[in-house]
Amino acid sequence: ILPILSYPDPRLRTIAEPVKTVDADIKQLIADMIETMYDAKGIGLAATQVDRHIQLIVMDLSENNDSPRVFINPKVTPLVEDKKPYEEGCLSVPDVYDSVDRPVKVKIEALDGEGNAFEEIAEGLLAVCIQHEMDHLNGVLFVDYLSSLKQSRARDKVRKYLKAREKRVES
Ligand SMILES: O=C(O)C[C@@H](Cc1ccccc1)[C@H](O)SCc1ccccc1
Ligand SMILES: [Zn+2]
Repeated sequence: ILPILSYPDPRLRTIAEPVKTVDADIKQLIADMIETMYDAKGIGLAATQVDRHIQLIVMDLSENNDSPRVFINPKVTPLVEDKKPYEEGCLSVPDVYDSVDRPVKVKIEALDGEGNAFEEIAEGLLAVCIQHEMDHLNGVLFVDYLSSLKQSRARDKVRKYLKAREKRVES
């Protein structure tokens, strides 16, 4: 299980580098990120969130959390102007949920966990999640789209959440 960085940690603002070769180290990181994502009850996780600044995303949108997906050096292109709001959360901004508008249909070009290139048209939750994760690789958090009042409330909520969690661990 890898530690997940919490907002407003500046390391979350790092721009991720492309992955050169899908070697054993990358494959180990992929396995660790998938384990970390399941442990944190997330459906997506970007390498940035575990302080590894490479273009790598893991995701599992399945019911029984048994079909993890890997996106390496992903490129996401909106296919329509139409945007829809979705109540987003983020493992790096615990206990904060708010509505974000994003393009409803995108094209994803990436390498899979074996380093093979693939292309996919995404709509629905996959489109929302891949855009949320892509933002992480570009140092962007979903709270950046909210008003400054909501951003300061988010900082307070995360601070309180982390303090309470520290107490739980002590007890
Ligand atoms: O990147 C993350 O922090 C994991 C995100 C992925 C996500 C964000 C917004 C919308 C969809 C996915 C979430 O924390 S995973 C938790 C979650 C689960 C179901 C629906 C929304 C969020
Ligand atoms: Zn997130």
